[in-house]
Amino acid sequence: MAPVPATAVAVAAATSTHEIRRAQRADGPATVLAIGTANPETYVSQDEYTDFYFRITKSEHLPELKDKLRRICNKSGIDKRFMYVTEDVMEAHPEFADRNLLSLDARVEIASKAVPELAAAASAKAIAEWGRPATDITHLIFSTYSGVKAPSGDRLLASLLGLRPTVCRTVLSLHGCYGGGRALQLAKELAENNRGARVLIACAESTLIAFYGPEVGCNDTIIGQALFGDGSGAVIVGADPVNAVERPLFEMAFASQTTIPDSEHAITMQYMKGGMDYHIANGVPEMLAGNIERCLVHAFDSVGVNAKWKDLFWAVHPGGRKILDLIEEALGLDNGAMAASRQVLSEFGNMSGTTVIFVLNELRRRFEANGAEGADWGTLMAFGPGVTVETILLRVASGLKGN
Ligand SMILES: CC(C)(COP(=O)(O)OP(=O)(O)OC[C@H]1O[C@@H](n2cnc3c(N)ncnc32)[C@H](O)[C@@H]1OP(=O)(O)O)[C@@H](O)C(=O)NCCC(=O)NCCSC(=O)CC(=O)O
Repeated sequence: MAPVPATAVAVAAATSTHEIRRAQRADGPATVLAIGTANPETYVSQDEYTDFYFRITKSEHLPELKDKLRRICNKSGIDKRFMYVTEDVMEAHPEFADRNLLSLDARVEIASKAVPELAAAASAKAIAEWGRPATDITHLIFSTYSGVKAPSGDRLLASLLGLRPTVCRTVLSLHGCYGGGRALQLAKELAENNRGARVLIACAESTLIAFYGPEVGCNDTIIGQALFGDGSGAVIVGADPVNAVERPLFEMAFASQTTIPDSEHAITMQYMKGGMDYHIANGVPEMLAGNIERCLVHAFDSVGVNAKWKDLFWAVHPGGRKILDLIEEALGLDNGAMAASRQVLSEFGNMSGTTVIFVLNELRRRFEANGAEGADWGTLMAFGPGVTVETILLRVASGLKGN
């Protein structure tokens, strides 16, 4: 080991740990500096999905379930969904149609490559927009429930992107639809506590891991088949943006997580021999609508801001059309308040934790197209198993105001 220079010893002795810590922290708030999204090449229109699904799972002998899926698809507010699962995939893996057959190994084998590759496509777009080299990324947070394996997909993702070997990697798993919110909150902590840190978060999910045929008595399969799609969203977060190089989009002023009491059975996910099993209880939209306001009050009280809900911009996870309807109603919002969430739901479906990043990107696109001069505070909210609510207070930053 190289000897420590005498001057370094002297400086260390004269500086308190508190001073060292203060110098390590960023000055400003964590800020969204770039966003990228990606989807698989193939998509199915929602109008055609019911026929497609019953054909490729060879389930035409279950006409009542087929009618039910069609009814839900018609009310879903979804136009199309991108999916890795195609007729070819099902021909190669007919066992995926029956969740009572062993198929987890094959699913994990496919997902552990396909999902990081999708994440790499979204991340590459975020890095290109950011304008700095990939090797300037200091931290990577990868959120997925689509590949239970070690080394995890973050390892492959880091090498696909050419990140530096000292990049600090963290994997979030099985957070379901709140993975994007959790990753953003963690990125905020990292960026604000490590001066100069640049955190890449990548969320990616594929329905491949939980795709199986309909089964009498299992309504969860039908509801899931009506809602979920594949996608990846990536965000670069850092504090104290470098002038003329980095473009601040949204400042993150506060972040919190709330667990709704007595709700642990409402949304569940579990790996089984035949893929990932999930359950979505009937009352989830009502449960969220009944709890959302206290999460918002707590967040805005924490920063001392007296917000009026109708003045905010909204990036809410579109878990289903009814969730958006009931939240709008509970908060007394106009029908257009969740337009970005509805647009993403329509174009991509529910892509689990990834979806909220698409919504943030859609909001950014709307501010760029229509101007953001009047906009100030907004809220990002994501929900998932727990039932967990992630709340992040956002402010439109100078990069969207043309400064
Ligand atoms: C599915 C819907 C679009 C249907 O629209 P409407 O409710 O207006 O229509 P509707 O009342 O006529 O219901 C149509 C059919 O859907 C069925 N249905 C509704 N919710 C269901 C559920 N959770 N499980 C099983 N079936 C369900 C009804 O019983 C009905 O069946 P029938 O026609 O036979 O009477 C909506 O209910 C919705 O958006 N629900 C929210 C879905 C949700 O909870 N998403 C969160 C996913 S989890 C998530 O995002 C987080 C995570 O995964 O981590």
